Amino acid sequence: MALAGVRVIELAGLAPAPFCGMILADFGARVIRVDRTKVAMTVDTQARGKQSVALNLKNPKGVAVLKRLCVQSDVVLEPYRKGVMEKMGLGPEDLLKENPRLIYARLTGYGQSGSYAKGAGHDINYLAMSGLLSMLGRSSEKPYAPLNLVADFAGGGLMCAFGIVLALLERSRSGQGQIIDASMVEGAAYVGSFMWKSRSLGLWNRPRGENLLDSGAPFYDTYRTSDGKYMAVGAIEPQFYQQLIQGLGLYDADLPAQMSVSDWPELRQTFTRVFASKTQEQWSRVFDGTDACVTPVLSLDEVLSHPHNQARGSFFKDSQGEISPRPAPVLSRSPAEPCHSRDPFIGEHTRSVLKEYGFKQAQIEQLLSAGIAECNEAKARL
Ligand SMILES: C[C@H](CCC[C@H](C)C(=O)SCCNC(=O)CCNC(=O)[C@H](O)C(C)(C)COP(=O)(O)OP(=O)(O)OC[C@H]1O[C@@H](n2cnc3c(N)ncnc32)[C@H](O)[C@@H]1OP(=O)(O)O)[C@H]1CC[C@H]2[C@@H]3[C@H](O)C[C@@H]4C[C@H](O)CC[C@]4(C)[C@H]3C[C@H](O)[C@]12C
Repeated sequence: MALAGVRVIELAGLAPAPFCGMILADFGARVIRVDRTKVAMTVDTQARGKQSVALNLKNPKGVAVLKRLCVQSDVVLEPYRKGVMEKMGLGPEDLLKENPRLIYARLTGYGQSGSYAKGAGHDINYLAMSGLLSMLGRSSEKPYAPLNLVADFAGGGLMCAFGIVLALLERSRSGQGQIIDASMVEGAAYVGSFMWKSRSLGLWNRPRGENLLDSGAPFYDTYRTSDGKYMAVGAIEPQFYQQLIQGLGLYDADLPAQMSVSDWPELRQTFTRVFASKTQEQWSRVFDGTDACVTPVLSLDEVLSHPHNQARGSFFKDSQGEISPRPAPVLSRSPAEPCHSRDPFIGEHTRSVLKEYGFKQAQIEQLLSAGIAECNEAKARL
């Protein structure tokens, strides 16, 4: 796999850093998540392929263990508020001094500088600060965050993984590590570069929800079918729009022009009425194999059995029967091989990892009996 041999220490976080670690693990990195001790259950649902070491970082000896893990690794990924790592003596200066090849990835909401740097926040706040949230939502309605996809995952976890891969690539030339300041505000904004750079085309001149691609246009929207499901329509170009009209059994001559914005409400009413006359399956049969750009809106459970996804193996079931997307993109020679077994229990690998990182058996037992480290191998065997 592409990242085979790369060792990552991931400090347990909420959602973006776990996703970043999972991407790295899927593509072959060895990812060791450092969890808190005395925690019954992990909230990391993005733990595929990771190992877990439980350490009490409120104890200086726990911090020393973590330091030893970091200086023998390629990447450390930290998801804390600005200043937390420095307070523990694990700031980039300290760690890079001991391991100049270390890639020190800091995944935060607002970045390491600026007046918001130390503030708490979540996806919706970062999305708001990126400017993008102001553009999301239906006409005459308030801004609407599309789950926590844009800032946490696209602008956060994924961008941070991209930064880590870039830094690894650069290190192969320079031999040096570096610090990655991954701000979710900036990551989200960067993912949304198109919104700024396409303003010159007039794409966003109208209020929120009344433009071509923000559900303003009737040919770029979703429609309810007679069985209560939905179809997605993205027939922008005239030649594809023609196929949409044809599939719906409508006649161009009876309809206003596609790009007549003032007629969009009337056109939407027509499409709504027609789509409500057949089931999702019936509409899929009409549009499959055409270029009308019309697809069923599938649920998370339905994706696995759709023939197209099935043919590509786009989703898979792990050993627990849980459906997940296959890691993307697909590399021809060294594709990702996602782990199919269950996620680690907190501290499941404490003993084995510490041993591997050069701790003597007696040292490990001391750390465990003092509660500085915790091992849950037994739970894993049950
Ligand atoms: C699924 C839910 C997650 C939703 C994601 C949400 C929408 C997001 O947007 S995530 C993005 C959040 N932002 C960031 O990550 C930006 C960077 N980080 C931060 O800004 C901050 O970390 C923070 C604001 C996120 C949190 O601040 P906080 O003050 O708590 O922490 P920090 O200042 O960073 O300091 C960390 C301190 O911790 C100490 N530490 C760290 N490691 C250790 C260790 N190993 N040992 C000891 N101490 C350690 C460190 O030293 C710092 O200490 P100091 O403060 O003293 O310096 C899920 C969100 C909530 C979940 C639910 C909830 O947990 C309740 C249930 C729990 C149950 O188990 C499962 C069900 C739950 C309902 C659970 C369900 C889901 O998982 C959630 C809903």
